[in-house]
Amino acid sequence: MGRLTLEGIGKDYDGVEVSRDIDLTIEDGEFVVFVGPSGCGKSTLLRMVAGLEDITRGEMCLDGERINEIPPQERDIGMVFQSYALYPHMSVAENMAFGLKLARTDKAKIRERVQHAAEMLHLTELLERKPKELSGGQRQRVAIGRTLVKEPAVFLFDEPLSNLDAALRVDMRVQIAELHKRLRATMIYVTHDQVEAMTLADRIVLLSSGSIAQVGPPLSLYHFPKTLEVAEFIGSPRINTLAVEVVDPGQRRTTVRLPGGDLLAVAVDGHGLAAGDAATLGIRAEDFVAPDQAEATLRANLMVAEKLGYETLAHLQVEGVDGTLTRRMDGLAHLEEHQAVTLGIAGEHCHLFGPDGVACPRQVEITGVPH
Ligand SMILES: Nc1ncnc2c1ncn2[C@@H]1O[C@H](COP(=O)(O)OP(=O)(O)OP(=O)(O)O)[C@@H](O)[C@H]1O
Repeated sequence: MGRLTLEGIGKDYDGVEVSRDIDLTIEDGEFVVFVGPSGCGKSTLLRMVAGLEDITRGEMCLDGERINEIPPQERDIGMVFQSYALYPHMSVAENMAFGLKLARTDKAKIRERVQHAAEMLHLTELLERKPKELSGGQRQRVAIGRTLVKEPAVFLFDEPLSNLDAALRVDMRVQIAELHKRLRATMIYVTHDQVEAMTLADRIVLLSSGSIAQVGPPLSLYHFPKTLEVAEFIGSPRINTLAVEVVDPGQRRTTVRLPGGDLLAVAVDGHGLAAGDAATLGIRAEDFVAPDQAEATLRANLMVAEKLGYETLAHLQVEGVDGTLTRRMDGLAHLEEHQAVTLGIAGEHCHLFGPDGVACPRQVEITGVPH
C-alpha cells in the first residue's frame, strides 16, 4: 500500500516560511506531479516526504501511520534523484544491489530483484558495465532500477529527466509512464516542465510561493484554471491574455469590452465583479474561431509564422495590446509576413480573471473534464 496524507504541512528555513498549509491526500497507486515555477517549493515538499528535510508544521502519514519522525531509510519510500548519484567503481548490477546489501537482504533475493528490475528497465545487457560506459538515459534507468529493487510503497522522482536531451526526455517519459502502469505503485514526480506534468500525471499539484495553487487532473487545470497564474503556467504555447473592461457582470454571461472596442459576452459567472473593473481575458492559442462564427473580432498583423509541419503557430500583433498573441492553426497555413488577420473570438471559449487574478467560474461543459 502507499497512501500518503499531508495535513497542514509547512516548512521554515531559519524562520522563513518556504512551504505552507499543504493539505493533500495521494491515493495508493496514484501518479502525482508537483509542478510550478522555480523556487515555489516543489523539492522541499518532496524532500519532506522522503524524510530528507524536517517537517516544521503539520502531520504526514503513510497508510495511516505518522511518519514525521521516521528516518528516511526506515520509510517505505524510494527516491530517484536528478543527479543519478551512481557509484563509479561499481557495475550496474552492483549499483542496483547496493541498497539491498546494506539492508542485509538475502543474496538470492537480491539477484532475483536485480534481474527483474533490469528486465523491466531494459538493462539486462548492461549489468556488468560501469556507469562511465553508459549514456545519460541508461544511467538514469540504473538510478531508477536502484530504487525499484527496494520495492518501496512510494516512489519519489526529483526532476529525473532534466539532465537529458529533448529526444531522450520524451523516451524516458514514456518509459516512466509504462513503469507506473506495470507497478501500479504510488509515484510523486517533481518537474518544472509542464509537458511532463500534463503527460504523466493522474493529478497535478501546482505550487506557487510554497502553497498549493490548484490540484486536479491535467485537463481540469488546463480547461478550468482557478487563477491566471495556473492558466499561464499550464499549456504551451502560453495562454493569450488581453486587458479588458467589465461592462455587465452576470451569472451565465459576463460582458466585457475588448481593446478594439468590441463587446464580448464571456461564458463565465462574473458575479464577484463590478462594471468598470479591469479584468483579464484568457484565450488559448487553439480557441480563436473563424470571423463568421465570432461574437467579437480583433484586427491583427502577422509578425512571425512558426511552421511546425503538423501545425503553424501564428504570432500576431494587435493594436493597443502589449506583446503578441499566438494562434494555433492546422498544418501549413498560408500566411505572409505582416499580413492583416482578423481574429475571431467566441465567449464560450474564453476565460476571465478578475483584478485579483482569480478566475470567474466557466459556464461551459467540456466532455470528460471535471470542473
Ligand atoms: N537549505 C535551504 N536553506 C534555506 N532556504 C532554502 C533551502 N532549500 C531551499 N530553500 C528555499 O526554499 C524555497 C523553495 O525551494 P525549492 O528548492 O523547494 O524550490 P523548487 O520549486 O524545487 O525550485 P527549483 O525548480 O528551482 O528546483 C526557495 O526560496 C529556496 O531558496
